[in-house]
Amino acid sequence: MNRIIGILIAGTHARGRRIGLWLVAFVVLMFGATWIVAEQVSLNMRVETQRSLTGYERLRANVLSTFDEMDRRLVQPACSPAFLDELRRIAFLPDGINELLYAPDGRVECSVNSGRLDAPEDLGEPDIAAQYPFGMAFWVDIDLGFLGLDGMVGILAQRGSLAMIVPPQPLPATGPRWMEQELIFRFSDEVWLHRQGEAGLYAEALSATGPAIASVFRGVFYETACDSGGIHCVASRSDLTQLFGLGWATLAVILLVTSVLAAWVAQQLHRIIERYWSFEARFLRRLDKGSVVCAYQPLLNLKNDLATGCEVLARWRDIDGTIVPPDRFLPIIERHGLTERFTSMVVAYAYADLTAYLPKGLRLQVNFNIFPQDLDAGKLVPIFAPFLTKDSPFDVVVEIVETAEISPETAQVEIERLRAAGLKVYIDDFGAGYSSMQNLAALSIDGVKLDRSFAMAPDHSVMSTMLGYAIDLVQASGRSLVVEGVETMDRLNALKATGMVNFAQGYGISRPLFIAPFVAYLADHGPRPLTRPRLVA
Ligand SMILES: Nc1nc2c(ncn2[C@@H]2O[C@@H]3COP(=O)(O)O[C@H]4[C@@H](O)[C@H](n5cnc6c(=O)[nH]c(N)nc65)O[C@@H]4COP(=O)(O)O[C@H]3[C@H]2O)c(=O)[nH]1
Repeated sequence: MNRIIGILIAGTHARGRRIGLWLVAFVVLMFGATWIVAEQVSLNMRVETQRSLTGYERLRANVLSTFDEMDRRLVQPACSPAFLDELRRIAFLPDGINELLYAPDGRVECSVNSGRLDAPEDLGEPDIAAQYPFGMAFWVDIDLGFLGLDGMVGILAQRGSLAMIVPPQPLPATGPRWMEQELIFRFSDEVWLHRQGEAGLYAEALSATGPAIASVFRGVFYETACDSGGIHCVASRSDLTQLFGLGWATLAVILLVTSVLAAWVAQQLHRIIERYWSFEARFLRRLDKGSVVCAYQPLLNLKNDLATGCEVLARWRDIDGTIVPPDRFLPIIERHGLTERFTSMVVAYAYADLTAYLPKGLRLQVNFNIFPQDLDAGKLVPIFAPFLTKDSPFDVVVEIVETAEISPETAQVEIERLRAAGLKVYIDDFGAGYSSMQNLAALSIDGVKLDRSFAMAPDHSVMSTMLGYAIDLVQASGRSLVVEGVETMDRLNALKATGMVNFAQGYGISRPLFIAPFVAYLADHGPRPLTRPRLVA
């Protein structure tokens, strides 16, 4: 899952993502187009198959109307000359049926063309017994020799005592060339007789069930239909090669249109994904869901060489578990006016961490960064309240950065109110940005943190030379001094040698650590926790 999310959010995978989306869109659209085409082919086949049956519907109607006519007109005694005369008149009707018989209980006694038979012809059991809705029984392919039609076979239909020879009805010769067909004469669901066309196709079609789209994967389309009597049925088959051969130009157009459409859909999807999975969207979506975590960078007290404090540095855990540094998300927080809420989260997280992990009896200075726009004791004091209780083992320092938007007068008022509430205030990144010597003197701050560019500067560079002057300057102001960005032991020793720096912070001492390694660090480099309660005077 993380892998998939990683692909979705990584900027480096944009090209692969586009291709993947195009493929998905292409397959889905192709599937949709195939589905529509398959339904269309099926529909056409259904229509054509039904069309093939129209002759049989007509035939059935003729047979039934002839039976009705016989029932109505035959009044003379059976097989009498007058009866045969009546029969002949009916045979002359223009319905194509002209061999009419009298055949009670399947025994033919007379017919239009043969007159009264010398002896009744017993036809035996019918192939299809008389059934609803037409009440007709059928003898299929019986030898018509007894009617003087030697060597001929035919279908005999019987209703009541009357019967007729059903004229053969071939499949239309002009069926579509992309379809093969079989005509069957159906006795029951399981038994039928091949009459014409591709033998075995009807059975094949019955076994091929499923939706039209399944036919595409099978490569063959089938369709069956029966006349309304369920006696004549036609099965049709068409395979993909036949269809493609017929419509290759259409296929090419479908492929082209689908490719272009897929590119457009992929583009839209990509936009949506980019919007939804953009860093900013992910960050805002997950901000409240425990995704903000804290790292603690030890502050080394140069007076006793012990780590007696830390700076709390916010981190954000991305959806794939990646830990993101603050320079990526702080601008988002500021842009969306979430500064106060974010500081609250960081403070609450750090308080829970530190109280849960720190050994009892250990006193710790905890430095927090605040946003300059939140420099308002009315907002900040409630946020830091958990750290400010009477028996709290923490000394909280808020580090503020000077900005053009805050006047020294406003800053001074707020700093005093923060200090009155028990917070210490340091100016952060002194020597960079808007910090000024005037403010150093005017503001009633507790300390100053030198911008890390001083300590990180290479030996003998202008900045490293200025480090000494900056230390002198802060020393002269009487403020506590923190030098951050200390990356080497030489620099650390040099700072110690000045005797003017209170705290040092930097990768040379320790990188920012999560709580468990931080507590382990303190166990090695921090003060011993007090084991006995302090006596209070
Ligand atoms: N190259 C180098 N870097 C060192 C060294 N020692 C410390 N650093 C880095 O310098 C930054 C020190 O914090 P900062 O100046 O307050 O600068 C912080 C601070 O201004 C801001 N920030 C971090 N957490 C918070 C927060 O919870 N609230 C607010 N408002 N700002 C925060 O983000 C800035 C960057 O924080 P990080 O990326 O954690 O970067 C940290 C730390 O990892 C070193 O020896 N070499």
